[in-house]
Amino acid sequence: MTEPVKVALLGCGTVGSEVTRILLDDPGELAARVGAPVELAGIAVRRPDKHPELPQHLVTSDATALIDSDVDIVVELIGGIDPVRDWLLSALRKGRSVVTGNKALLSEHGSELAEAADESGADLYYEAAVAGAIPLLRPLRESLAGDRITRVMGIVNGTTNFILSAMDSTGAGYAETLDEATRLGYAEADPTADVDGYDAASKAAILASLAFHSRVTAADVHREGIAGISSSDITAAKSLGRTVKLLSICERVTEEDGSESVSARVHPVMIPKSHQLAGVGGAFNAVYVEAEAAGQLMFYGQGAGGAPTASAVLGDLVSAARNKVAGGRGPRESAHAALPVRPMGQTPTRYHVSLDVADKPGVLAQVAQVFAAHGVSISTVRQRDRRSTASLVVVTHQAPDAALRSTVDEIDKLDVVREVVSVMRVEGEAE
Ligand SMILES: NC(=O)C1=CN([C@@H]2O[C@H](COP(=O)(O)OP(=O)(O)OC[C@H]3O[C@@H](n4cnc5c(N)ncnc54)[C@H](O)[C@@H]3O)[C@@H](O)[C@H]2O)C=CC1
Ligand SMILES: N[C@@H](CC=O)C(=O)O
Ligand code: NA
Repeated sequence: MTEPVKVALLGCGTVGSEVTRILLDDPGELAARVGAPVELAGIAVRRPDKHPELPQHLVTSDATALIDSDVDIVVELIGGIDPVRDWLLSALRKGRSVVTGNKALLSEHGSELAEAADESGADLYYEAAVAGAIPLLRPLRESLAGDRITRVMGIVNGTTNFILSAMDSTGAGYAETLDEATRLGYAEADPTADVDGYDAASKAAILASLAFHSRVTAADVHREGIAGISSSDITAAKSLGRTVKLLSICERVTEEDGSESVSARVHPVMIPKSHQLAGVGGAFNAVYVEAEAAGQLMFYGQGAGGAPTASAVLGDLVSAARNKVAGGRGPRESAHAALPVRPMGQTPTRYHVSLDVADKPGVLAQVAQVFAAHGVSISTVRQRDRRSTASLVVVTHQAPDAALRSTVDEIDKLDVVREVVSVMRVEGEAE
């Protein structure tokens, strides 16, 4: 009989409880897939008394003792940096493989963890960390390893997509929809990580690192969340045949001197209703990958929630267990390209600017003059008269983000501008 592969589970909340259920549900089937029994050796939880549903002989509050015991794989589903970082480094250094969904940790300390895994020959897998159930990281790391990826763009945060979809379709309020996302197990322990874009920025850092064989950290990613999105932004988008999505955009860019760099950013974007990402609703995620030989690929599925995320964790666990049985490790990730990160100010973007202006002659010319002075070319202008004011909606062509920002700042100071109603970046052409 083949020796069992022993697994330590750290954390038994939304995702951990689903992983436990699947692991204990059909051990015979898992053993057949792995080629050896997969034995859950222990479950570390913060408060054992809060988990009467778990097999009590497996439950412990001592995570370090469990990691140090005779286990082969550590599955971490606690989240955050401390104390998890030290625990996982220690596990990897002892040759235990690690499976985790902890994007906050990976986007800050990914290189340290990968080095520890390389040194001991352990696996470090984290498919659950980006886009939940969707197989995305393994395709980037393995299937596309021979291609040259140029762009990875999409919706990678389920909570904010859930909120924006509800605001667009039912006009539901921001706070009530966030409560619902938390109840459904989509939101992070601290949901400001979702709404302020930190979670999506961590995921963008992981995607850019794998896609461009470099080390991009969350701090390298330009980040704006959805907390500032108002119903007037949503209405402005609708009047242009657009909708608002929080997008993560990672690109390989060629600088003027021919050198390459990476642009990685997360911010709300107005996209046409006809855009494929516009139809991605609820907590679903969708990511486009563009590669030179493959062309465009699209990945779509459930990006959050206990069971979908547990699917990704189990996939990694089976892979790591198979490698243990075979006596080796899976493909490592490469960061040899070490591309620098281009600052957001230099990144070309397009803006939608909606203004309330005085309804008198020469106003349009004054506004247009500010755009021209900053070298920003206008794509379309719409004007609608009200009683004593007019509404002016300007959509620009591409310009460096810093030029667009300073244009808006200066327009805001014009006497004839009563209010800057909405400013947002746009992607794609509306019909
Ligand atoms: N919920 C989701 O949809 C997804 C979550 N993730 C990631 O998976 C991880 C877990 O997420 P959730 O299950 O949603 O979080 P959760 O908050 O529901 O569960 C975390 C569990 O860890 C326990 N815990 C905290 N400190 C501990 C300690 N020192 N020792 C033992 N247990 C401890 C908590 O009591 C809690 O039960 C996080 O890294 C999260 O970012 C990734 C993808 C999707
Ligand atoms: N809070 C995250 C969970 C999955 O990563 C999200 O909403 O996407
Ligand atoms: Na995934």
